[in-house]
Amino acid sequence: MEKEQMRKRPRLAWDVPPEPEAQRALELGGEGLRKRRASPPKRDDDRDGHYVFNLGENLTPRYKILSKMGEGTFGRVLECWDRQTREYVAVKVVRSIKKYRDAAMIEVDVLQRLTKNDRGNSCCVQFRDWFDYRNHICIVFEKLGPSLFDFLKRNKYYPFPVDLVREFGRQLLESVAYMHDLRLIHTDLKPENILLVSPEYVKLPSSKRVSSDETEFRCLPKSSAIKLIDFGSTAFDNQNHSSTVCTRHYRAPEIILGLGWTFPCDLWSIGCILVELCTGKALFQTHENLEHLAMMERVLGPLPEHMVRRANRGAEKYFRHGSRLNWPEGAISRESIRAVKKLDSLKDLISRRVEHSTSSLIDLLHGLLKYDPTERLTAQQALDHPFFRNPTS
Ligand SMILES: Nc1ncnc2c1ncn2[C@@H]1O[C@H](COP(=O)(O)OP(=O)(O)OP(=O)(O)O)[C@@H](O)[C@H]1O
Repeated sequence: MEKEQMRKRPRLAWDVPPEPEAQRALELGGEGLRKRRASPPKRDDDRDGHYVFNLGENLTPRYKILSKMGEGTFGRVLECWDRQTREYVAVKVVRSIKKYRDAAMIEVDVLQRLTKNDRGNSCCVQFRDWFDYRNHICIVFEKLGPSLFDFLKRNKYYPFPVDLVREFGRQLLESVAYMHDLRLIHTDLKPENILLVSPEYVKLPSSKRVSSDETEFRCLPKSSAIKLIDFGSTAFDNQNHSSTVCTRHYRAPEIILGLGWTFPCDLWSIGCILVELCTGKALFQTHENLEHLAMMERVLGPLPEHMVRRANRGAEKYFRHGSRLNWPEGAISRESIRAVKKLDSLKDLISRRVEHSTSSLIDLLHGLLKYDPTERLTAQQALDHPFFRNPTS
């Protein structure tokens, strides 16, 4: 219903001549204004359907393109100057391909639902506007800083201190609790989709020394404020769900086993993300289902029999004699066996990396990484966990 209403919104005609008032200004000698507000010449999209632009050009008379901030499957995100509100914004310019345009309209629906219910504290990126320009859906957001993944990468994958992970975890859970209350499932939670609000950071000498006269530095964000982005894969609880969702490393076992999925799949992803922020490395660094399940068993113990028994036809082949994982027999290479063997139990993984609050963090992670989605912590239960409630525990 909401989606219908969205689509009925009239298409805005950005390439038409200026309005009468602006036209009059032009006639009175506003050549500079005309040039400043003019649309660039029409060009073909590139072969992937991306909008072709030059920096400094206009995207509608309102937005001036300043830089490219990111790129994803759906399109490119451009930093723009909003002449109307006089602020910097991030505009996602979606590829002009039907499936991406359709997905973008679902993202707009989700963003409208999130905005309508937001009391200003949801930790989801603020949505400003959307429009259709030269066959590209454009979605305007507040401008944010780098993603947690970008930050980790630039910091040579140096882990975040546990107190910062706690602040990130709390905000992430709050935004997901808010989405779940609205019956929305994000389905693509990962460090790339969590952005720091501010790009500012401080540089501190790290405990590691490169050589006696050379000190290594690590960076820490000045502020712990984060926001969640990318609602392009968000699912409505009451709609049909596609069988596979989530980026591989953050995908829950019920998805791999073909058991169907709902809200708890987001909590599994959060468990994986928190481990990654504490260790600097993706917990399940894999591209293949059997290896992924073997890694899970190495870190978290055996999969429960009742889940394995219900595995769908596609996943049955990963098991022998009913419930035992076909591992290492089914491994595709020695490297794969080695990669699994290298992993530690969750307890050891965290104890080796985290300086304090270790036991409450491990307990929280065990709750988020419960195999059985019906036993997994909900976002609200996780927020009530001692790791957040009682930071000194
Ligand atoms: N509000 C914002 N402020 C600053 N940068 C942003 C903002 N939104 C997105 N970005 C940047 O653009 C990148 C792509 O954005 P987004 O994830 O929304 O696109 P996508 O095409 O849906 O990606 P995916 O392929 O993950 O689905 C992000 O990783 C981030 O670097």
